[in-house]
Amino acid sequence: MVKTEVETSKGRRIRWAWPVAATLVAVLFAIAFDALASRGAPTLSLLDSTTKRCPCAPGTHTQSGIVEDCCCDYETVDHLNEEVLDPLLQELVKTPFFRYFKVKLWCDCPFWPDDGMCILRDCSVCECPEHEFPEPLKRPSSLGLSSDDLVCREGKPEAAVDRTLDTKAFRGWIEIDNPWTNDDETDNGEMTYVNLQLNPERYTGYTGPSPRRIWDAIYTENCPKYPSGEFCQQKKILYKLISGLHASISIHIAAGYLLDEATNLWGQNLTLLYDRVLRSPDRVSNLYFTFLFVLRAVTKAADYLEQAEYDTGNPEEDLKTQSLMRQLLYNPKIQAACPLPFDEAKLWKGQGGPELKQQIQRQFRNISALMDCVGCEKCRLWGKLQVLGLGTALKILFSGDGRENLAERVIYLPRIGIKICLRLTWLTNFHVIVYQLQLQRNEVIALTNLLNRLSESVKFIHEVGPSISKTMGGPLSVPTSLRPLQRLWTHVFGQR
Ligand SMILES: Cc1cc2nc3c(=O)[nH]c(=O)nc-3n(C[C@H](O)[C@H](O)[C@H](O)COP(=O)(O)OP(=O)(O)OC[C@H]3O[C@@H](n4cnc5c(N)ncnc54)[C@H](O)[C@@H]3O)c2cc1C
Repeated sequence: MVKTEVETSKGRRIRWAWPVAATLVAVLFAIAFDALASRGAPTLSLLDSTTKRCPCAPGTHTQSGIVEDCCCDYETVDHLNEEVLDPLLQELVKTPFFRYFKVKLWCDCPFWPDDGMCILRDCSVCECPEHEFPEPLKRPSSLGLSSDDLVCREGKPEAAVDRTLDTKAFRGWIEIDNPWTNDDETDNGEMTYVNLQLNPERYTGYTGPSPRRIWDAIYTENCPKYPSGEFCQQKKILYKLISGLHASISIHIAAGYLLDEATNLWGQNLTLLYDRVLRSPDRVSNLYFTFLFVLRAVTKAADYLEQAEYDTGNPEEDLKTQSLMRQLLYNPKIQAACPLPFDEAKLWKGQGGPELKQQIQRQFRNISALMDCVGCEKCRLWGKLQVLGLGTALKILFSGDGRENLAERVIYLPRIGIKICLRLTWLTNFHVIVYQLQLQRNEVIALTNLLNRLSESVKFIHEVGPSISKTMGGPLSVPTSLRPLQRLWTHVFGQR
């Protein structure tokens, strides 16, 4: 995030008079420009803080009505996913730009000795041969900005606003570390490129104490379940995001399960699906929450993602990628039926808000570091990708250092892609803080692939969930080892 701040206080009023006046003029100019740029363009007016905010009903865990803490109902999400999101995302993730992911696979667990428990061949990742990987992605990201643009310009008010207000939301791929994640994303030396299409997320045989220890460490130390009756949305957010991601991972294991190792028979394990996800309605609810949260992040970054360079050296494919992206970002059906999937503007308000956000950021970084302890390579690949995707969504939605929450006025200029926060305190302090979104190529790849994973999970639950729940007879425990039942389901529903 580029952050600039212009501040005046009583003692410095005269010295800052010109910069402040210039800043105000620039802000007014930006608003006018944004308004002009928006005319006739398909903007997401919901992004502007002046528009009507989400009613956000308390929501339910029963898969009907409004998804808890979100602004869309289950039926609408299922419908939009089936009609728009799933078809588009399925195509998008197959394009050369989105199918290669840069990842550090060989990492030491910072918390305990590596105790890899993976027993299957399917556990290991198939890395890309050098010749397969598109040339433009091998080059370091073009630095559209000088390094000076990336640091806080506090103390340099004269340069601030002019240099930040730019008609382009996207100014070249940058190498910048994501503050929400643990890996140093700019450390290319240890990274390898992986073709995600060759490494599907599915059952790998990674079970037992190793994954249990990781999930335990995540839930007990880094995002404990909130007490029932907790109303503070921001205190619940991290648990719900992780639980939703966990549910999605379990759904992919159930959807691509090795039913018979001897004959290499793959199919669906619907007993496992019921056991790990369906019988706990809050996990299903958390999956929908995470899906809407990530969808909101993608639509909020619409201008940036629309203008981004999807260059892999294959013009035909790259144009297709750009076109699919536009269809996703400005889809009229989504804008009409679910214009604000999640309302982040309501969070971190009031006393303690900024501190809570910092605490959650620390916890999320710990969760990200725990991915280095995943003892199965393929699980680690998808774990890292999805945690980076979530970290990117968090970065998009909760950009800044928290001080914007104290602002009296937050103006988001969707066509320009910047956020301006104005604060006037007792007429003695005047702050204008300008933020502009900056994303790494790898963050965009992770974000989009995560959205696709969640979309697949929602689709699968919607398709098979109701009939399984009915057959399994409500929230009762069904042993996972019920092989004959598994086979019966596989025969009835077929293989995926
Ligand atoms: C990052 C990561 C990625 C993984 N990827 C894969 C993969 O691609 N393929 C594969 O085969 N295995 C993968 N695994 C392992 C898999 O997630 C399970 O840990 C494993 O199958 C053992 O399952 P389990 O029955 O012990 O329950 P687990 O899924 O390990 O759950 C552990 C405990 O967490 C709680 N819990 C479960 N689900 C939720 C939820 N949604 N919300 C809140 N609490 C919950 C329950 O109390 C449960 O007992 C991964 C593990 C990790 C940590």
